[in-house]
Amino acid sequence: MMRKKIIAGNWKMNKTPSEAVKLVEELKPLVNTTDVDVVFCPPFVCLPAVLDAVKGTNIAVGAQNMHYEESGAYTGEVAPNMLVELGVKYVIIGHSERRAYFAETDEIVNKKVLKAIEHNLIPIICVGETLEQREQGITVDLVRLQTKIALKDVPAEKAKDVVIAYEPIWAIGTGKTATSEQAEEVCAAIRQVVAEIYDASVAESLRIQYGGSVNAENAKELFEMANIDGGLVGGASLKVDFSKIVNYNN
Ligand SMILES: O=C[C@H](O)COP(=O)(O)O
Repeated sequence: MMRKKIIAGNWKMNKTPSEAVKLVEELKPLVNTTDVDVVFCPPFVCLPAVLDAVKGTNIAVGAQNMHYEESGAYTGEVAPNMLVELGVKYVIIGHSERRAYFAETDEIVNKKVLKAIEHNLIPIICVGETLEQREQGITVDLVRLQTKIALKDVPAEKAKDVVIAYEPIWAIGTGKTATSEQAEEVCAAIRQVVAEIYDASVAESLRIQYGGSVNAENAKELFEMANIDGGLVGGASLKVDFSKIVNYNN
């Protein structure tokens, strides 16, 4: 089965709304393709401007986070229906920076995943190990656990559309990419655990991205691996070079 690649730019806490529009206008003609799914994930305040700027293209927009409650006294948070009303299609959940700096646990990740799915938002669930954990030899055990908890109570027909991003923390923003073999090994292990939770058909449909210092030079080798269905790109998604990552195959 051929899964369509999905290449998402996680802009993190970068770009004001006007800067965001400028970047979209530069990238738009270069990444407006149907060969792969392209997603821009700007900061919350840039979402309306970015959604407006990508209108009429094949580019989708994602948020970088959301709360798991519908509404209420959660100062500073954003609810799922707020994203839906804007036209957001994807939401990154459980990024390692959220886990590290904002105390997101696997249980919180699971609540957010369930809530995103309830609102027909496609979650991009981030999993991955620290350098210490890799050196301890527990990478596969850890990502299996993170994946299992994140997908708890997600029905099979919904799990098919979920995206999982494997991001080794030691490779994020460090310029130190996992080798394609290292990335493939873990992505294959994630697909295996999805097959164990559900069945082979869910495992074959669900897309698994690699993230961590993806750039125009290493994208092709990574994305050609059997179990890597695209990338979640940080730093390199803020530059016009992102188009080279999207067009890695041309
Ligand atoms: O979500 C994206 C990742 O954290 C990767 O970031 P990076 O490409 O800057 O290493």
